[in-house]
Amino acid sequence: MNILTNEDNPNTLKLIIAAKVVQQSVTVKKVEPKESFLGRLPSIELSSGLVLFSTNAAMQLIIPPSEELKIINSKWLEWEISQLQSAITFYGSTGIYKTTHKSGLWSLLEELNNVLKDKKYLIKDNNDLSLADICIWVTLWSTVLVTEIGNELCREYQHINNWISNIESHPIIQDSIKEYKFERGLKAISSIQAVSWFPINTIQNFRSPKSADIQLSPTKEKEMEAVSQEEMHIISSNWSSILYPDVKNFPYPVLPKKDEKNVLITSALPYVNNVPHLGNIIGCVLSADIFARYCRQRNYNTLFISGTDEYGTATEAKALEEKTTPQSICDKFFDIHNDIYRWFNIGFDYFGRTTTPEQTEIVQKFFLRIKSQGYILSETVDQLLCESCDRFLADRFVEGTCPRCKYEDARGDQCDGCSHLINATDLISPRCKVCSNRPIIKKSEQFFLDLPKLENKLKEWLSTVENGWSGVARVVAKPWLRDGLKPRCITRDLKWGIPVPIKGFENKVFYVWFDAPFGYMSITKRYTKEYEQWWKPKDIKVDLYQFMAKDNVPFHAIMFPASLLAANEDYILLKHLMATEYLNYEDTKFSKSRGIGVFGTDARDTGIPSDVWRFYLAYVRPETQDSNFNWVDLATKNNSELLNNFGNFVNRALVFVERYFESKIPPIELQEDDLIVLALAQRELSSYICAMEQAKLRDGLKHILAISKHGNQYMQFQEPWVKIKGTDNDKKRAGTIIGISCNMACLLSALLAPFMPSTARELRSQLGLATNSYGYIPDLITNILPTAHKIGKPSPLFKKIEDKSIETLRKKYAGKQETTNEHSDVKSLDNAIAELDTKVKELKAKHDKSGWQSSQVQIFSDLKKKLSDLISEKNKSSDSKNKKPEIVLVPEQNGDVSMDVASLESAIAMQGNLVRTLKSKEEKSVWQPEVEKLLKLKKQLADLTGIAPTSNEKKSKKKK
Ligand SMILES: Nc1ncnc2c1ncn2[C@@H]1O[C@H](COP(=O)(O)OC(=O)[C@@H](N)CCS)[C@@H](O)[C@H]1O
Repeated sequence: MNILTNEDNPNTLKLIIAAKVVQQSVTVKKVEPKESFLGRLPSIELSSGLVLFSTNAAMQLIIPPSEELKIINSKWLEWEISQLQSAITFYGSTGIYKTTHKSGLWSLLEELNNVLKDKKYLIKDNNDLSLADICIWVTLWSTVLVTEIGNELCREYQHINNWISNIESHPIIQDSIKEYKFERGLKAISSIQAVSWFPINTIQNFRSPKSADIQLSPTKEKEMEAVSQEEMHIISSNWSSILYPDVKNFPYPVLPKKDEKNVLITSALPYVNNVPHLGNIIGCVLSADIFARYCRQRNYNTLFISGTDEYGTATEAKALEEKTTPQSICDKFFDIHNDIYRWFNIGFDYFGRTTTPEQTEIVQKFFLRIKSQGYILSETVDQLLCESCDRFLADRFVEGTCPRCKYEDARGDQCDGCSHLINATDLISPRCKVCSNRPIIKKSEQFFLDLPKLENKLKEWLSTVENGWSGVARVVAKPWLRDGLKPRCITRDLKWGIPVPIKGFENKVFYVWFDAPFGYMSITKRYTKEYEQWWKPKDIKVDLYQFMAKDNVPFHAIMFPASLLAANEDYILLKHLMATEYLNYEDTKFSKSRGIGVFGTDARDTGIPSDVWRFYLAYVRPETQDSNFNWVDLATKNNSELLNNFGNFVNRALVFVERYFESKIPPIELQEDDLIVLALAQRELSSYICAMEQAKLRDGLKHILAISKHGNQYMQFQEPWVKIKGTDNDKKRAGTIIGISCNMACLLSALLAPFMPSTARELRSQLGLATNSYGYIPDLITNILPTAHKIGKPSPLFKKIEDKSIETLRKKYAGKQETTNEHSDVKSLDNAIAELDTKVKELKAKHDKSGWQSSQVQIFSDLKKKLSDLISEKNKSSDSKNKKPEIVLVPEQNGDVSMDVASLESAIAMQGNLVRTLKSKEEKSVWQPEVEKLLKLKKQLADLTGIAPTSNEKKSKKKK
């Protein structure tokens, strides 16, 4: 492991200790902060090549805590980084702490002291150093313990004192201290400050009597530069002179207007073959909604539309699975999607669907126009036709033997045995996945979009817009043009879709990815007959923003713009392609059939408010790389950022007004301290707007939290609760502090509204504001709440999420639920396997190898019987509607227990069934491991019999 660090940084000591715990060697290189990535240090390069900038995240990777201790460790690490380090750096830069008023630091230490009572280590069940022990110990030992308050701390907090000495004597700690020498105390504190990313104590830095001792690095010094006279001047001159505008009313239908900012926002249209999961939600509708809400609060003319994507083989396959018609699948899932998005508070102007007459009309019209402009080619292609089903087979509906590796269950487009791409017509012994009959090859003429002919136009257009795209969108789109475009087939011999309006092509439909993007227009047309004002504006500027995840980029960056360019009718092309990477679920992929992940309806059932889901999904929005949904993190962010940071600040301010000022905003007389906190908030506000204008939603949210953090520190430092009991002047001062804080809370309510609309509405009601508006998002901070404005009734905005409930939810959605029929068979099979294990162990204890090996045949045939009983029972009991892929566990092979030929053959047959079933319903990541198991079993059989896999497979089939 390689660590890069600045001088005297205690966080580096944590990493060195962690490396010693897992016996890994480290090299430490000292660098200047300016040489680091974004000024953050230490960074650590793990042996896997991964580089991390968060020390505590790295610690958890180096020493992964056991499953049971994960939550408690995580909680302490969050406490250490966001509260303890913050309070220590505050102390470091101000030199101020107060035992009498329980300063932030002192109350944190008291909390720690209570927990450490009668404990050798922080986490009771850990009999050795835990991650939490290491991190908290390093921070205290390296910083405040050797400052002037160190002795007082040890005297007052005996349990902390004992614990510090105990940990210090640990051999690993001793070794590490010897290896990494640095100056403890104020130097260490300023070293953390110089390279940390969160806003710490900028208010006091330049004012602290001790700050002269603290040498900040040049980079950080600039970043955390003291508020300038000019910044303060701007605040004071704007404070009472700028009017705070109202948010406009947008009457129906919202239409673009000349000389105004007009923003057309689309979210990708989700398929109707499933309930959307959290990834789908943040990937398209939620991101678009946050952005649309932001735009409306900036008084932009905003139209936000979306809907369901209802054509295509995904719908047909689902209909076959549910033994119903594609249209009834669309109707059923349209309602499900609609309900889910309503619960998530997605504020579409219109949520439509693609199976409408408007869609058919628009798609056919565009096709004819593109054809008339000479951009449509036709070509004859070989296709598989299933005569018994009377349908041409889309790739999803055909399987056969791979012409290359002879793997029997190759798909129509790719072989999972050798991974090579194949043409469905090249499959040996192809079979229809619906009826298993052999399809025939039939020639069929199809239409192609002539992309090569459009390449130059596309390149020219792209160069004018791509700067406004998200990084992911640019990265995905670029190679398409770089590698040269090929004609793209846009019609299919299917029944479910929009008919091709050309004689001789009546039985063909448009490929779903040709028709879907026109859905944006047709859905707008359902919203207003004037839809062309948005899509084909005359003398009006409309900016089109499109939200989706990376897999949708080629269709929006290349295929759809190419169609519009070909039509050459002045329809607008997208300006901002806001694509994300993928959200994963607890380090794995979402899978409906395995019960892994949280799907729209599950989120509602958890009892966690939709606003908290919105907040967390925005917090982990995969803007630059795939990100992860994590239950513990959700609880931690709720408890630390929403409850302790944001909620605490606004509640303290409001309760204070209620208690001491008869619920009326007191007069405000701005002093330097107030100008400073407002100037710091102004910086965050400007950064918020800059981020939100580019739809960098995650960053936008962090700037909101930074404002409330500044607010909390301001209150903590100003102590209005002390001043209110002092002289008349002190009381006035308390009034100003609270007036400023309430104004900041009011600003925060507007900034938070795009992310958490219900919470923002509640906060605005507590602030005594009308709740028919979320508040204008201003460029500049002004006095929004005037003196004597009456507030409403304050109450806490957020609830703590307890560890216990989060653990229950984590288990519930981890894929092994036992609550549904779908999983009861897994449980029974698990029991059967466990039974087998016990039998084998018993036999091994009683007999020598020859003895227990001879018994295994009986054991396996018992197990086989149990498995097939379970399967047939399940097949009998499950009605067609609820039919889910059968889950069959084939016994894992190991050195001790090997199977005989009959058992292997039977296992192969079962595994083959499993693979086939999974492949018809699941994504590759789900069935690929099962394919590998199948291949392994086949190889074992071949090794045992000396017969090559293919001929043996035939033999085993004949036997059946
Ligand atoms: N794991 C994911 N994380 C983020 N976004 C994701 C993830 N998986 C998919 N998506 C995005 O969700 C929407 C909807 O996807 P769906 O497969 O239902 O629909 C389509 O892709 C098309 N019907 C879109 C036609 S315009 C999508 O943006 C995915 O990229």
